[in-house]
Amino acid sequence: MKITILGAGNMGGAIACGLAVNGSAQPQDITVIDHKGKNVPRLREVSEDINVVVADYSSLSTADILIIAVKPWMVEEVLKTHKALLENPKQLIVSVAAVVTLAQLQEWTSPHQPVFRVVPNTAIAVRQSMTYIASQNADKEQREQVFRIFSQLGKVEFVEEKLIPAITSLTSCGIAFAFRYIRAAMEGGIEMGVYPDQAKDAVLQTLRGAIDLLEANGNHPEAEIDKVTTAGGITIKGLNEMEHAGFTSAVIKGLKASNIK
Ligand SMILES: NC(=O)C1=CN([C@@H]2O[C@H](COP(=O)(O)OP(=O)(O)OC[C@H]3O[C@@H](n4cnc5c(N)ncnc54)[C@H](OP(=O)(O)O)[C@@H]3O)[C@@H](O)[C@H]2O)C=CC1
Ligand SMILES: O=C(O)[C@@H]1CCC=N1
Repeated sequence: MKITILGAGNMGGAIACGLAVNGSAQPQDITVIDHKGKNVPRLREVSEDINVVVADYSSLSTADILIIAVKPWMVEEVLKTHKALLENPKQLIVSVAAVVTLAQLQEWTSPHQPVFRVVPNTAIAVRQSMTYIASQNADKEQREQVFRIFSQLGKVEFVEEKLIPAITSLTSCGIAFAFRYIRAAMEGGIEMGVYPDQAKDAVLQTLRGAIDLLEANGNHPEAEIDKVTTAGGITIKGLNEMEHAGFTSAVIKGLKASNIK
């Protein structure tokens, strides 16, 4: 199965590296198209075997799966520019572009082309993405093919397209929100006299523990919070202060601001 990845930036590069390092695809079956060549050294550093080409679009005609990883506003242009190479009606067109819809992908390819809208996040670089997939005109086997690729790179779920904007906010943007929490907690630690690296380790291990607890017991987060908040104790003082400053409201407002339909 031949895969061409169009765009070798954060997403395209991470998908290529993830698949190559993991060994789930033969490196010679993956072609990454970088249009100016600036990403070639970075990809080569990860694996000498990744087939990176510069502005050579010939593999578009032979790929079984085309993964489009350019900026959203470029998707229409690249599909239209290379339309003559995209003649295989069974080729799976997979776009990771955040706001490009299945209807648009359909319009820019052909009416019965199997098209996929995939929502990863940057943790795909360490094969820990939360990835959602919606599809149109794809049969079960084609959906499984795309599922198999992305399940090498983290956790995958199929969703209806109408949920994609909200899911994108929670996961693709959400990873940045999580980093901002980590940074804020580190800054608090530093103000209290903890060294930055020590603060980072403390916050990361605490978050890992929180995730493992929720995954192990399936509890609602509030049930775990109840176990921490001793009546009259110190945790509730901190939590209430955070809520007075609008913590929950700020998170919800941020998620909704990123929920672009
Ligand atoms: N970053 C993220 O967290 C997420 C991104 N996405 C989506 O992934 C897509 C890619 O984003 P990201 O990887 O961050 O962006 P990047 O800018 O890192 O990567 C895009 C790449 O496409 C290249 N490119 C542009 N035009 C062409 C062309 N004609 N042929 C070949 N390559 C081309 C760019 O090259 P150059 O820079 O040299 O012009 C660049 O390397 C976007 O549509 C985004 O919405 C989805 C979920 C999360
Ligand atoms: O901020 C963005 O637009 C892209 C899409 C989701 C994450 N990054």
